[in-house]
Order: sequence, then structure tokens, then C-alpha cells
Amino acid sequence: MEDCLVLDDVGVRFGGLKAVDGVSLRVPAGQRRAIIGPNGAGKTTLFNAVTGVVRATSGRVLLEGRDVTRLPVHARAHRGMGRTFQITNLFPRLTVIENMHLALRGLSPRRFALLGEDRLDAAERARVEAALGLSRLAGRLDREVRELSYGEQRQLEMAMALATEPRLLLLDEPAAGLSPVERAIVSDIIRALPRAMTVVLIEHDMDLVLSLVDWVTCLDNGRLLVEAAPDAIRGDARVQEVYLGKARHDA
Ligand SMILES: Nc1ncnc2c1ncn2[C@@H]1O[C@H](COP(=O)(O)OP(=O)(O)OP(=O)(O)O)[C@@H](O)[C@H]1O
Repeated sequence: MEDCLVLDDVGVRFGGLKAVDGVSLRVPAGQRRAIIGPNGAGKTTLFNAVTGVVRATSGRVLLEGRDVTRLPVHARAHRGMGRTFQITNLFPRLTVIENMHLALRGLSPRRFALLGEDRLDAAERARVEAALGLSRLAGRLDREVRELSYGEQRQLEMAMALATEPRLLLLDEPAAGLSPVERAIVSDIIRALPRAMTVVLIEHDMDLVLSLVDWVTCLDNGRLLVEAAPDAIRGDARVQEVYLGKARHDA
């Protein structure tokens, strides 16, 4: 199968710190992949290097076979990458549909107001409604975001990423801070995403993540520690050691 994403010996340095240290991996098209690892392992930095939020200081990032290592965020988005963030990016006093509109245009509310009569055309409206449907928010179009539950706000962030119809979707801790019921909704949403979409996610909830993905990459200290199927990860001594070792260290 064609690879959707390839990292070739990717490194990210912050001064003297190698936050990501020579990571190579391949994500075949359509795969669901988890990136796991203890706090500070380099998961978010790796995501940022994939999306262009930070520039890899060494190595190459290939999207569908094309080198995107030096491209800025918007150019990668244009080539089919979508992502959500750990920190919410929503405008609470605007409605769900207005937030979707902004996401599609890549605008702030101020610039949006200046646009005046900008409307979604029929195709854009269809994309927005499809994304809200996938994210289980179809009945919430005209609600102000501040009236939504926290779980629904996270769902809206997924919808905003989905509205651009990415072929590679990166989810940064999609279940962080959610109740068990909300977590179940998020995992159902991820499970129901079209298989044409490749999904890479960072998640700390091990039960959730291992039930969702086809393959797992575990990082430790910026390096790739293990790659394996979820069942093998559960019993992997090296994975247990980095999590337990970290817990002992933090205790
Ligand atoms: N902008 C930055 N400047 C300097 N150091 C950074 C920066 N961003 C991350 N780091 C450091 O890089 C290392 C990896 O951090 P990163 O956030 O990627 O880890 P993580 O695996 O996502 O952790 P967590 O699970 O806590 O989110 C950490 O030591 C962190 O302090």
C-alpha cells in the first residue's frame, strides 16, 4: 500500500535538547496509528514537525511521497493535512456554523467581521454539514460554542479539521479531559471516520488508544522505542518500563 506519511530520520532540536531524535517511520494510507510515550517523549514536537508548526532540524517529512519538510503549515494543510490541538481553538461567542466557516477560511473573527457578506457556497455548506455529521454535532449548528459541553467543543474541533477534507488527520489527545461517556463518543467518531483518511493520534488513555488503532509507535526521550500492533504493545516490557520508570521518577 502507498505510504501516506513517511518520516525519514527526523530530528528537532531546541538549543541543546533533542526533543525528537532521528525518528523514521511510515504510515500506510488508511491506517490508524497511535503515537504513545511518557510525558516529554517528543510526541507533540513530532506532530508539530509533521504539520510544520516547528521545522525539522534534520531529516525529511514526506506526505504522499512528496517532500514537505520545508513547507509552511498552510501549504501542508493545502496538500491534505488536518490537525486538532491539545488547547482549544474555538471562538465561544460565535455559533458552531460560524466557527466552521472561520475554520474553512482560516480567519480570525475580526477579519471575518470585515468580510461582511461572505457566505458558504453550496459545496462548502455540504462539506461543513458532513464534517459536523461525522463529529455527531448535526443538531448543533446554530448553538453558540459557549453553550456546548466540553466534550462537544472537542467534537467541534474535530469537525473543523474534517471540514477541510484532509487525507491525513492528526489528532492531539482527542480524549484529554473528557468523561468516560464523552471518551466513548470520541472513540466512536474516530472509528467511523472514512477509511480513505489516514489518522495519526497522540493519546494518553491507553485502553482507548489500543482499541482504536492498527499500529502503535512508542517514543521515549525523542527516540523511537518500539513499533508494534496494539496487542503486542500491551505486553511489551520496554513500553511498560518507560511508563513505570517515568511514574517512579515523578512520584
Ligand atoms: N518550544 C520548545 N522549546 C524548548 N523545548 C521544548 C519546546 N517544545 C517542547 N520542548 C521540550 O521537548 C521535549 C519533548 O516535548 P513534547 O511536548 O514534544 O513531549 P510530549 O511527548 O508531547 O509530552 P506530553 O505527553 O507531556 O505532551 C520536552 O523536554 C519539552 O520540554
